Amino acid sequence: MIEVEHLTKHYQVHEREGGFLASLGSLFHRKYRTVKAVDDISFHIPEGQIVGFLGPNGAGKTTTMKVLTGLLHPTSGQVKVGGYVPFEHKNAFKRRISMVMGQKSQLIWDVPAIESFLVNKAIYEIEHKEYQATLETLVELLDLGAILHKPVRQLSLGERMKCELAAALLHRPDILFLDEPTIGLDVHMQEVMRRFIADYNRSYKATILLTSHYMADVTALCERVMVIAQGQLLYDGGIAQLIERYSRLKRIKLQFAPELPDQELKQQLRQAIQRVDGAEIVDAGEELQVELEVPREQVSTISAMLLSQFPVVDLTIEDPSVESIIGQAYTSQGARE
Ligand SMILES: Nc1ncnc2c1ncn2[C@@H]1O[C@H](COP(=O)(O)OP(=O)(O)OP(=O)(O)O)[C@@H](O)[C@H]1O
Repeated sequence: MIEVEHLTKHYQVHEREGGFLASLGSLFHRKYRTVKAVDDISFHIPEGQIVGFLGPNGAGKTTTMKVLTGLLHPTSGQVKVGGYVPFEHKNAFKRRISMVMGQKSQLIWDVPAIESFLVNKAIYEIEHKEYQATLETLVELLDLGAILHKPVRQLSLGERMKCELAAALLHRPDILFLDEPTIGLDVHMQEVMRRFIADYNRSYKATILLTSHYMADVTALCERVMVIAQGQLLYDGGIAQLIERYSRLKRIKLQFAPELPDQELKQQLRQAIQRVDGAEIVDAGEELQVELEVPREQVSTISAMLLSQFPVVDLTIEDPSVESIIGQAYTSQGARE
């Protein structure tokens, strides 16, 4: 459904120099610098798959999405989406896709969302009956009844995002590019959006490429993730395998019985942990509680030592947060699948 081969996108950026004379000179002799926003990436996404596209700020995610939707022309490489070359801007292609950017609005600010919906109805030449049916479904699923007729500028962020999503889906695209669709939303509204995206994917067999800095979106929706940093694809595969590959550490959370004073107990614990390579105390702020990070392969030895030498009343072992694991993936080199 989405096929990307050796995609590269460079931007030419005008270098400004400081000082009046230098600025004047640069009017005549412009200096340019090349930003390699996307640097030779390849991937295929089959029909109906939801893929999480992850990476730090400036990694190249939005640029890739803009090339895939035809907003930007690639510097080199081949891209096909639903069988179309995006930058040829065929009408049939535009009817198949939609892009939602959490940071940008496609709704007209001063009028109610329903007016923007009618504009989209005209742009996409949606037949009246089909428009009514889709609108009814979207109003029900996203609970839009009370907000459709209010000017967009009066809506809360969550209400506006629901309208943005509805506007983007009126023509029932089967390929979606969602760039931070839940950004800034409260936890409840993030959950509403997530459930809706999952339903839409199921109902229309929609293929979805999603960027989000909220790991809960990714773990709830995506069977596959691609990690990009500095324009290069570092990882492409399952989320469980990503955790397996990059999480070298485990977290042990301990709660102790008040058999020893807190400070004395933590002092003894520090001495015991110092003897284990790669293990460290990451949080000892709470009374009689400590969190450790230890190398995966030493978890059972260290747990056994703690249970035999300290008055442990509770011990839990967890993976570090997905956020910190992905952070490790960003900084690791040569991790290409
Ligand atoms: N129009 C542009 N002109 C010049 N450079 C650009 C332009 N758009 C993006 N860039 C640069 O290209 C790189 C990739 O940017 P891009 O917006 O694709 O990253 P991103 O992964 O979407 O980041 P974020 O998570 O912050 O949205 C960055 O270095 C950015 O500064």
